[in-house]
Amino acid sequence: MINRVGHGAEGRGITLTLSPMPLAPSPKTQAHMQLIVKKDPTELAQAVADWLVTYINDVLQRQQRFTIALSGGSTPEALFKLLAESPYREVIPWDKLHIFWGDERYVPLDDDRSNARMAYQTLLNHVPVESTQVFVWQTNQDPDVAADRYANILHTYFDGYSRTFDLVMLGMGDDGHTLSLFPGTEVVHEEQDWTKAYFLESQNMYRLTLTAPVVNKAAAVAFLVAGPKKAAPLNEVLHGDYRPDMYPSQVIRPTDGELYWFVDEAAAAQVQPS
Ligand SMILES: O=C(O)[C@H](O)[C@@H](O)[C@H](O)[C@H](O)COP(=O)(O)O
Repeated sequence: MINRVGHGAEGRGITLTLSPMPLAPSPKTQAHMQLIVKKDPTELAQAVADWLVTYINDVLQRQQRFTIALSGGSTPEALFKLLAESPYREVIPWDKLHIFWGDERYVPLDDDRSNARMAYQTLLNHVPVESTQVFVWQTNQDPDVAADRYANILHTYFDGYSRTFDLVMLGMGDDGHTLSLFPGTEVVHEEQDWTKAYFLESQNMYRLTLTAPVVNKAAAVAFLVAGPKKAAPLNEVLHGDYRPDMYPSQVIRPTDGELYWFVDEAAAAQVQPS
């Protein structure tokens, strides 16, 4: 549960205390896994925004930069719009953020299906983030070249460190996929490369994606999942047998980072107590 203390009368900004709901992790789940359930998508976005402000500013007490990989899909839109508005806009040190994406559809940047386009429209066009610190997957060159170049950027950021991103934000499809790790695809089991490009038959398009190795080295991973269609796969991912070919989100198991599942009540409706 996140207690939102609210912001001071002089508009100091939001002060928060995060009192995570203790969830006794079953053998299959992470020792550091926390499930936070909020009533609906609006309260969910608010809770994640509050948590993000605290987490970002906490990390920046200890280091000069904050690296974040944004998720694609539609769920994050409400959150991105919230972060672009007051008071969040004012309390996030945008100049210290280095922004990546967890995956991308291989479409032009101005295509409605582009994850980067959605993030720019709802957030990045409205906040003072340094453009030199925003790394869009290049979808105007050979997909494999684009994936290799993205991996090179990641290695310049993270080689020599024990961890990669400070935060990876993820969504989950109603088939249990995350990033562009779809059921039955080889990329789900990638153990070496940090990025992959491949042709996704079911969507008749190339996908560019981070892989489990780079995500599982993150300091924190936060899933944001909402809606009744996610209820059955969410319970399978959290408490079902380990079957990543069917439920690729199960490969996201941070080595020693924190794993958060921010979900609304509709998505949590079938989650069995562990
Ligand atoms: O490019 C993508 O589609 C995303 O990276 C994908 O992994 C997304 O997070 C899930 O499909 C959930 O999407 P929704 O939020 O739209 O349900």
